[in-house]
Amino acid sequence: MPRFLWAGGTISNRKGKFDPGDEEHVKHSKIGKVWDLYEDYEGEKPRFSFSPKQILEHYLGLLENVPFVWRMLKDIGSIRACWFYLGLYLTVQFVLSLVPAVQLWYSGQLLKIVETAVEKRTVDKHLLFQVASGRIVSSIVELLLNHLSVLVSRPLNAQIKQYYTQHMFGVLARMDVPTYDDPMIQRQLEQAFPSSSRNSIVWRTVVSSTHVGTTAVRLISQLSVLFNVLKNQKDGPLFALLSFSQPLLRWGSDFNDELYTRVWAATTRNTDYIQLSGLRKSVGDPAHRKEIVAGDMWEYMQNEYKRCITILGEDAVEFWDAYRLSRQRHFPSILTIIRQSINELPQIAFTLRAVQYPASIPVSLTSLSLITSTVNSFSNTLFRFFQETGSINDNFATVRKMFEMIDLPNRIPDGAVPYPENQQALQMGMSIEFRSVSFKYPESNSYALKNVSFKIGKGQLCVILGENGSGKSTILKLMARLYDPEEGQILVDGHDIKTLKLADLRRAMAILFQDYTHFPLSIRENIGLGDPGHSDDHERIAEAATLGGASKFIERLDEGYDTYLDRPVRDYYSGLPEGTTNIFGRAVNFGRVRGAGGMKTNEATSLSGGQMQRIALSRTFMRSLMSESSVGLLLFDEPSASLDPTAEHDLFERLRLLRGHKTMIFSSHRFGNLTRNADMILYIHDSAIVEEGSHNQLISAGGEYARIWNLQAQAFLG
Ligand SMILES: Nc1ncnc2c1ncn2[C@@H]1O[C@H](COP(=O)(O)OP(=O)(O)OP(=O)(O)O)[C@@H](O)[C@H]1O
Repeated sequence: MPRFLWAGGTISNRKGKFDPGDEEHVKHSKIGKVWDLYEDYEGEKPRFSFSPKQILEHYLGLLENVPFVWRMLKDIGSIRACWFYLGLYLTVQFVLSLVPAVQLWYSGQLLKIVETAVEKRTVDKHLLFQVASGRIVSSIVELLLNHLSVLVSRPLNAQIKQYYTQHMFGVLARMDVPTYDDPMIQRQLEQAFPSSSRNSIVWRTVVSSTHVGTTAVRLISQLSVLFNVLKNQKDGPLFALLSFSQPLLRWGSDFNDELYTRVWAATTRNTDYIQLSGLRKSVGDPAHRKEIVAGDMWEYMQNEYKRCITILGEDAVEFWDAYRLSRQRHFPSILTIIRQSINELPQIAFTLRAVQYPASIPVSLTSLSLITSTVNSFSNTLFRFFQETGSINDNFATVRKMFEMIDLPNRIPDGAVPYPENQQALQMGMSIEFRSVSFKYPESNSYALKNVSFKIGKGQLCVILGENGSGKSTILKLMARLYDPEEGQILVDGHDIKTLKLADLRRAMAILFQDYTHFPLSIRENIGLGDPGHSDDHERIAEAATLGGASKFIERLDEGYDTYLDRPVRDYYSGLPEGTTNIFGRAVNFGRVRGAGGMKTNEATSLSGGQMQRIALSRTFMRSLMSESSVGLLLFDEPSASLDPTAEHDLFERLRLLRGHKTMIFSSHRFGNLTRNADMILYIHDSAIVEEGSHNQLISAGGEYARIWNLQAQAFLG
């Protein structure tokens, strides 16, 4: 079965599994040329009426999320001064929701004045004045309360946002590799913490739940006032009934239209659209720029882009745009036509009534206008109410997802045993043993390691040799417990690695990854992060940089250790393009403003691959080569890949001094100085260890190691 991408948006809370390949319960429709929409349904959905089951499900879904919302409210309560603002905000919203009913009550009084005027031919001026001023005062109060509501929401929103931003940062920062890499978790993260929302989801939930509450108060208060005003009117109830049927019908049809009440998934298999998106990404991502330029790829890319756009036409749009477009194309349904006709019924009833009783015209006219205006406001309120509950369901579900993320345990469980038992023992290094270890990466079906066993003694130097993809890095990753093997056992100083406290274990080792990264932070922090406990100790950082062979070029940089390798914040420029002239003929030159603001023309500092690697090495040394270092194991994944021969020689010389004090494990493809000096070489082929021993032992064994060694020696001599 193909794997489907969720197109974001809504996830229903319905229980049970949704399988887009299941044709019996899943309706497939095409949205434009590109998108395939799969909707979960049970039997054919009735066309012109709305299903009570669907609505019930909608509200039950809402209830399921209530405990999470309660937790959110408790969280808000724990933020300083938030209860006060929240209380004020809710009170203001509550009073505001009563205003329309008050205004309606005044309109009812006006109706009474008209009635009396028709009957007695006199107007009670005092009452008229009171009613008019009452209406004016209520409008002013409404205006002021709305303003107060904005004033209160600002600090409330800011505090809530700050609180949860910190929370979310913590959630992301502590996630381990298998958890973070899981595509399902990535998707949930995207939905729970959308990157581009001005207001936090929590604030949106507070606002929408308040709206739902106040809208209910508003509807009930308006209806009861209207009932009181019209109960003595002859045609009042009839007009009211006719008028109210309209918004109710509208609700029914609108409710049914939306995707948010269903479980659905959307995907595309359109190769042109997929290629188009790929081209767009390639051109947009600076990482590909060098290759695009050097390979002279632009013309091909442009032509392909044009070809895809031409074929796709108006369908070259993202899912939500395509969906909206397809809704607009729909012919109005019969329900819409009936609804439109019902809209006119009150007028018809009024006309018929007027023909029968001409004397009642003024009263009927006034009550008609009262009913119409109330119905309009009622209809809007009702419509908003159902829109709000739709979005509140989404918001509640997002709040739930957020808390599920916050509570998500890491896939690699922590151990309980402190390590090392005594710090002194670490000065001799750590022993590592693999016992019949087999491992597959989480999304993979094939073994990255198969039944691997070996033992490395304290203070030994071990080299793992093998071709690309043979499993060398995987061994190092398992030692750091980035992943856990599914079969076999790994022992550190005789303890099962899973029983040791993770933080202790990782503190006792330093790793240089092959695909080391650079953080978009200063060079100082890039090195200092190797030992976060000492990241503000400049002397230590400078010493690590010297050991990593990086200090010389860092000192030559304009900003030295404060240089940002990749600036995480961009500078902003006005819209006028540099080098052109403005309408008054003045040349547009950003040099002056840039100079005054200390901005650079180039936002990133380019270092060579080797220099980057020296910074990564310095980060490893930050922890491992210090005199009072608490590290017993050094893991190097291809440490000399981009180092020049002198740097490589220096590095190995420094490491040689550590022999007997630290256990060192290297992964490498190269046969040479390092392998000749190793206490043990593990030759790995196709996920399994095929040869094991020192250089001399492997040469005399005459196996694969000896064959390649001799080949290399011949090439060197020849
Ligand atoms: N994150 C991952 N998810 C799935 N498979 C992976 C992952 N990382 C590595 N693999 C696979 O596991 C196998 C072993 O990879 P590993 O990185 O350990 O090889 P290596 O010997 O270090 O290779 P190289 O010399 O190229 O660095 C390879 O087949 C690789 O495709």
